[in-house]
Amino acid sequence: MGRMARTGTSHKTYSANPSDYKLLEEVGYGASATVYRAIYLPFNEVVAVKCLDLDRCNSNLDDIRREAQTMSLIDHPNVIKAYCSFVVERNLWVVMPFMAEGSCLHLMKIAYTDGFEESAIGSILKETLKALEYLHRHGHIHRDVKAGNILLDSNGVVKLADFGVSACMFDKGDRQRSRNTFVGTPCWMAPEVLQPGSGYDFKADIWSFGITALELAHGHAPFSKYPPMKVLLMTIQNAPPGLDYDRDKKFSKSFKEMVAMCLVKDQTKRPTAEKLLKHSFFKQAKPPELSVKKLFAELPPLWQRVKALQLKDAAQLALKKMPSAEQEAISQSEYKRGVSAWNFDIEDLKVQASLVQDDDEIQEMREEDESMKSFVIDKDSSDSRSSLGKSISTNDNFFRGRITGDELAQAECLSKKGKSLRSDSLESSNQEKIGQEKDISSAEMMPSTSEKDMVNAKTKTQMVKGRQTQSGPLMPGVVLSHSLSDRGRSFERSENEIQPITEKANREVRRAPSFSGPLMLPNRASANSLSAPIKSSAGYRDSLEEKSKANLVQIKGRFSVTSENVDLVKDIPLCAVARRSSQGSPLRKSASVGDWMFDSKPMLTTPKDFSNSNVPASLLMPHLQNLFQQTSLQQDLITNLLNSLQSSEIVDASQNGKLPPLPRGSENNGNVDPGASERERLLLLKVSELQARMINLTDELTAEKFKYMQLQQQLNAVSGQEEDGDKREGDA
Ligand SMILES: Nc1ncnc2c1ncn2[C@@H]1O[C@H](COP(=O)(O)OP(=O)(O)OP(=O)(O)O)[C@@H](O)[C@H]1O
Repeated sequence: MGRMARTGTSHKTYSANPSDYKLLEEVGYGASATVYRAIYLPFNEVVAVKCLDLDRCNSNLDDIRREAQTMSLIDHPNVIKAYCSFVVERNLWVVMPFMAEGSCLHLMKIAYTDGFEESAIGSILKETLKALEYLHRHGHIHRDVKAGNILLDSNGVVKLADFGVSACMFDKGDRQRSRNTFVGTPCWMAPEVLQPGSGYDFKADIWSFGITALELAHGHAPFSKYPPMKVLLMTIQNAPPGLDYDRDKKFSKSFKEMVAMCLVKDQTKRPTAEKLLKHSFFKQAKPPELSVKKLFAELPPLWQRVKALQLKDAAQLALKKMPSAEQEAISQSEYKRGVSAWNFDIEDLKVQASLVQDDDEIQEMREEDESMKSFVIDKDSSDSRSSLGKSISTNDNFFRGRITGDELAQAECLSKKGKSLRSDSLESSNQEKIGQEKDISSAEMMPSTSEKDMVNAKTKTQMVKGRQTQSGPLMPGVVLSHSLSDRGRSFERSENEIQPITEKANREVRRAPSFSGPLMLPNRASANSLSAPIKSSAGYRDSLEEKSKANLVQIKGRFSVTSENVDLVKDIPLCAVARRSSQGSPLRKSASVGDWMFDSKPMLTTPKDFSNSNVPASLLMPHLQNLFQQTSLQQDLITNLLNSLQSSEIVDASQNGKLPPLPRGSENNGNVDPGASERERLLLLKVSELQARMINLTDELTAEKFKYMQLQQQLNAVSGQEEDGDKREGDA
């Protein structure tokens, strides 16, 4: 790639040795390149070095080489030529004449935000058109005509830049519809370039030239503030932009006419560059030394302007809050860069374009889209986020369709906050609450079967997770989470089911296997079958099997018989075991205290059952002793648990006479104190009520937050409309 190059006029050659170039200030940047003022040391001459990042450049090295060669062969006073080009690490350096006043775009941004006066425009456009005429005559399409690529030097000389090198970003000729993804705003693009399937030729440059004329006249290209897809549709569907006969009174009729000739949708009706040069507007154009040079007479050097622009952009961004600032940055950046790539994935564009609607439709679409987004976020997000996603929909359907991207971002933020708050306060109950929220919302809003299915699917997942949590260590938090989870399930079961919360909680408490997790009391667990997980869910049994495979002998109900107590069991005749199994072990349900009450009865009848059998009492005794021991242990455990649940609120409640006194575990001699069960039920009820209150408060808080965000969005919409109104006036 690297080579010596001769300039067209002075026959000077420039080396391909990077150390011969001293890079000075940055004077510009584009989509894939940064341009520096530099000194070519052998000649002590100021040059521009464009450092093109090859990693950001979509073409292969051969294409780049070819384009660079073409660029070096160019020899026209209005086209920037490359002195030479060479690869430095992962960059292509292109050495060019330094254009001391930079691009027209920079100049407008720094000092002529409303555009140039007509005489300057005429001169600039005429020089540019000469460049185009030259390129077209030589069979080249520039494809990137815009103010940002029209460079000025201190004498007012105008040169069209970015031919060739920027073309490395897209394929040439027939391959112009390349694989690359579209980047940038299509403000300067001709309709035929944007329209899938239709070919384009050098007349596309004439359209861009017309857009550039408007850009120089107004300080910005038409539609430049719109999102790319909107611009695309407007270019294809709307009447071509132009100079308004009323609003643009300061411009001559010939200027308006010339622009109108360029901006004809039918490319065959556009004039060639050669013909356009003969237009009266150009015939009367002044030499650039007269009209252009004065534009920058009092301005600081280019690099200071560029620096000032960068600072200004940064300050603007800092002032504006995200994500609107982000959008602005993108918009500005796209505007600066303009059409940087005419190669884009046309299918992708087609899809995107088909999603864009007219202004009126856009609001509607956005509404639908955003309401779907809330669902999508829910769908795709993690559990905690989906909690919020559902909160959005849960907290009133009237929020649907009004939630913007901003709100969603905030919503996610809220979600995270909410999550941490909840996790702080609830710990393991978090997931169960999520499950419940989902169920509530799935009951409240089910726009479609598929959505419902998805929600149901999620609910199931959630329930599975909930179960896993329930089977964790037996802690008060688990109790909380469990009752919530079950409440959620009750919503899932019947969305119209309305029951007094106490009744429901009561029922759920009965159902609740809240004490069925592995009992985390090592001194006891290791000594008896309580060490085995008591829950019978398949998933849990899997883990049980994993853990206790080594010494597992038999599973009876919820109890596994391990090798630790196998000796006690092996002596029991098989018929007895089979019989107990067929009826269900008396210990099967004993893990749940509520159920344990009921199961204690059949257990008490056990001696009678056994007495009717032919099993010798001596064989049964060890087994019965073991069972008795287990039962006693369970009772002790339950007593301990109840004690641990004796939080201040419960104490209060107890003092108010609502709760029966705690049973004294070992004093019961193995008999279950009915008061304990009653007390547990009341405790759980109390916990459920507290949880319900907390959920309501959380929902209210979320609703308030979203109301606030909605108001913010309306405020933004109003200010956006005002801005659009101004913009339309400007464009008109
Ligand atoms: N020879 C030069 N002399 C002075 N400034 C230059 C020169 N070439 C480019 N610039 C400045 O650098 C900016 C970026 O250059 P250029 O457009 O070639 O980069 P790019 O990455 O190809 O950008 P894009 O593809 O977005 O147009 C120009 O807008 C211009 O302001």
